[in-house]
Amino acid sequence: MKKLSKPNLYLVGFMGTGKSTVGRLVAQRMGLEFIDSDHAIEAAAEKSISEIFASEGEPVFRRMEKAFVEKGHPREGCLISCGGGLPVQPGIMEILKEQGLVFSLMASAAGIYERTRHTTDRPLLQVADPLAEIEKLLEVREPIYRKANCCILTEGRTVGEVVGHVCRSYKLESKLWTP
Ligand SMILES: Nc1ncnc2c1ncn2[C@@H]1O[C@H](COP(=O)(O)OP(=O)(O)O)[C@@H](O)[C@H]1O
Ligand SMILES: O=C(O)C1=C[C@@H](OP(=O)(O)O)[C@@H](O)[C@H](O)C1
Ligand SMILES: [Mg+2]
Repeated sequence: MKKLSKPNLYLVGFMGTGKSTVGRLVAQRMGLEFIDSDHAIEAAAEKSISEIFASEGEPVFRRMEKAFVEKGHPREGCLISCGGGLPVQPGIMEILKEQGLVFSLMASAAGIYERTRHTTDRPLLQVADPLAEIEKLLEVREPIYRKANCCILTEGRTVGEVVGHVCRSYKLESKLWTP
């Protein structure tokens, strides 16, 4: 089988673990094209994520994410920062792992709450008790995030440290990875 020199790298993990921030910097450093699934969906729909949730509902957004995975991005040379719920739909994690390397960024519920509490652009966290919502969702999602090729703890580490860790792991894992 043909070996890809730069397999896609999918960053997954809960909201606020740093996928978008870290992903952009890793892509620059590794010479990968940076794609954020949320930004790609917003551009295609010409609406923000919040508007899509409000006007069309979450199931429509999930279908947009599935379409993005199946035919909305190139098959090599990209770093894709995935929305937190993207790999949670049945079968999607398996597709991502067939298409490239999948790394999970991890953080505790309390850490996630601290990083997201001042923002309003994540509709799932616009609830009376966001910390309880984070804990509830994390319990369901964490086993899925753990199926990644590599899980990286982000808490107590600066963005720069996480970027360095992701780059080192990508260099190592991409040597071993075959499609
Ligand atoms: N390792 C880190 N330490 C402290 N803050 C971080 C870290 N990684 C990300 N952040 C901050 O957390 C917030 C959410 O990051 P973001 O990249 O949007 O996460 P995601 O895309 O996973 O939802 C941003 O304000 C970002 O600067
Ligand atoms: O976890 C989720 O279900 C979501 C995560 C968000 O992306 P980030 O993980 O980049 O915040 C965005 O896709 C949407 O608000 C839903
Ligand atoms: Mg993001």
